[in-house]
Amino acid sequence: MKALHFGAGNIGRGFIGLILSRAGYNVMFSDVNQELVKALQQRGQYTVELANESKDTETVTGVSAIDGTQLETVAQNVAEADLVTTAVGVGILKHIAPGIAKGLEARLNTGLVQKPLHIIACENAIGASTQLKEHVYALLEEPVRALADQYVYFPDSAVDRIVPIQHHEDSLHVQVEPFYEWVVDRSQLAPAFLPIEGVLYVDDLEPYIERKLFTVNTGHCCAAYIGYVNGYDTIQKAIADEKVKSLVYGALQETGEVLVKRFGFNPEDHQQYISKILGRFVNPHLTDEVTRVGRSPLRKLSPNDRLVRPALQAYEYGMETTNLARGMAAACKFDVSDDPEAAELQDLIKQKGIAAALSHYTSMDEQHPVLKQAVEHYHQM
Ligand SMILES: NC(=O)c1ccc[n+]([C@@H]2O[C@H](COP(=O)([O-])OP(=O)(O)OC[C@H]3O[C@@H](n4cnc5c(N)ncnc54)[C@H](O)[C@@H]3O)[C@@H](O)[C@H]2O)c1
Ligand SMILES: O=P(O)(O)OC[C@@H](O)[C@@H](O)[C@H](O)[C@H](O)CO
Repeated sequence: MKALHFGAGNIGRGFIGLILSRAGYNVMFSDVNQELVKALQQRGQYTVELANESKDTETVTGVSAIDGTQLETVAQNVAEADLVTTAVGVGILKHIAPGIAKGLEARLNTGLVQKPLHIIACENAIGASTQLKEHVYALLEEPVRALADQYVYFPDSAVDRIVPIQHHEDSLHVQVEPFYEWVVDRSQLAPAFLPIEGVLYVDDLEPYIERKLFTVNTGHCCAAYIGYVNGYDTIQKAIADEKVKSLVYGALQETGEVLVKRFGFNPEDHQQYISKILGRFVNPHLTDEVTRVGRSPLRKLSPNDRLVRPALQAYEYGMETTNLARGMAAACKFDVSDDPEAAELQDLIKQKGIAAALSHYTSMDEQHPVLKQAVEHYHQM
């Protein structure tokens, strides 16, 4: 069985590639980073090390790579694949859509490969596979789209494993936290789908993706932004500061109340979930930079993402939002010049002021009480 995986980065190698390989797939990575592609082609394997006391290490074999800039090659690999997965960043999905669309055309028009194909986007976003489907479908002619409706499936998924930026002599080696969870929406699969070992299939993904995004990722970005404002360069150092930790904890109480109300989670179980997540953030064997965790602040401030969506839900329910608003304010202080989204945010704040900039990126009205709360925190920071 052959899996084509877009993105040979941290999650691609450290999580998805590893799980697929263990499940019996030969993994072909597609990436635009030529050094990574060359190294994978030459060596055909790489190592994954767990961030634990004993540094347990596993070698992932039977892998290779293609140059993701070569549309024809990408399309040919899509046409031949038994499974397609991605971990490129949700904003990159539109850039890989042309290769997937061309590959589907080849696959479906020839009539040779009319067996079902699953395309699973493993990105931190609600409905990422569905978003990818929209990008791909926009490029398909109607007859191919009709065939894709029959033979191609885009199940949404939630992926959880902390994989920091890697700094090793071996460019393919990747260190990951021991914990992982890959959840896929069963209701969006082909009837005869062969389950991938290591994946949890659920009938309703919404509680899983929202609990993950609005606990792990909300807590993480609050730690990154508030940590950055307080001069820390890693999540581990930021959370070691009790003041930062209690603000992160506060934000997770706010999202927690919303999640418990929306999905009927047991409140005590949810508190345990929060404690477990905070424990993962402080794993002493990991060094996770705040610039990675806070990366792309415009995405993180967007209406459906980890700060604004739970804050607006909390507001609608009449619940507390002050710590989430503080997270938004701290995101606006994230002045990291080599992050293009941070640079754009800083430019707009300079040009139009904090309230207009926040309103622009969050889609909240300047008079919205949550936005006003965030502006107040911003001025106090
Ligand atoms: N790192 C984590 O802890 C983690 C955990 C869960 C989910 N995620 C999600 O996984 C995704 C990837 O994150 P990451 O940390 O692995 O990032 P990363 O930057 O390490 O990896 C992304 C890879 O995609 C490649 N890429 C960019 N454009 C491409 C294209 N057009 N075609 C093919 N490859 C392309 C990049 O060269 C890079 O190797 C993101 O959506 C992220 O939110 C990350
Ligand atoms: O990948 P992002 O930019 O959406 O978020 C940064 C981190 O919070 C994220 O990568 C986590 O490490 C990961 O989601 C843990 O499962």
